[in-house]
Amino acid sequence: MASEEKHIILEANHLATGYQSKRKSTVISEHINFRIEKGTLVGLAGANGIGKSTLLRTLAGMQPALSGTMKLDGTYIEDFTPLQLATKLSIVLTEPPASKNMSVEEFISLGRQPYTNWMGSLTDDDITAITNAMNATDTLKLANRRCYELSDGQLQRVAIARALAQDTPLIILDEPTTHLDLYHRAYILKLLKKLAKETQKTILFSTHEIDLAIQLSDAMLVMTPHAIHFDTPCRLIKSGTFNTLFPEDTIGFDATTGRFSIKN
Ligand SMILES: Nc1ncnc2c1ncn2[C@@H]1O[C@H](COP(=O)(O)OP(=O)(O)OP(=O)(O)O)[C@@H](O)[C@H]1O
Repeated sequence: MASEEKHIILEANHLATGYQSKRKSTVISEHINFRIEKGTLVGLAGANGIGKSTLLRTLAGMQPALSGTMKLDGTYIEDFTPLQLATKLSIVLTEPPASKNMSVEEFISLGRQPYTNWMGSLTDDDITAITNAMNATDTLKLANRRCYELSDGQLQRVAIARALAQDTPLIILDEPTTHLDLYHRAYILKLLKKLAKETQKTILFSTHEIDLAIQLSDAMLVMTPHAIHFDTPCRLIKSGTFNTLFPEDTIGFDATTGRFSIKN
């Protein structure tokens, strides 16, 4: 692997995402190209229905790409067994955990599944990973609570802890700030930024908090009706990309403040 390649955790080349049935295939997004570096926080933005979740599910190997290639840590994603993939990539979806009856600690421990034996017994390494994940997300004090007792903000921290316990170089989160108030949206995104920096994990998250993502992300993937752009927030602002996100008669982007505003 060339030395430049070693810094890349996730790469897409001429990727097309969408849905295939027996009779037809529907392309949602195409011409997707990017190279995401290790240890970075990457925000994925775009209007409702543009294809953010479809892209994240494709990158996570949960649905097949229609064409093109994806490499995770230098290996084509389809070449991983499911177990190998679970040691490289963890995903936090918007749905609440299936078993909300579990205690917080039990739920976070599920992150260790790729490493535990068939009996699911935890080793000292597993317990250390779980404790570290709970410390990093300030969820230790919730350890014995049932998941159904948690607020949306607490549940989101617990879901992030489960992904951290999985100890993968890439964590993907689909809209981690949904249902949260402004303080908790900023709190979660700042937490993701801190985790990317301190753990050298790459964190890719989709969001409608574009203002916050611009402030915190090292790079952004921006899906517009015409193209998908990947660059630093600064360069995306300069190139006018954020002005093409929404119909321009309704919402405008002010490059000097880095914020959107409603047009009269
Ligand atoms: N299982 C499916 N089969 C066929 N089409 C689907 C399926 N799931 C989603 N779509 C379509 O794919 C398109 C993109 O949806 P997707 O959920 O990826 O968008 P999104 O950008 O995440 O939207 P939002 O911001 O509203 O969550 C939409 O037109 C949607 O109707």
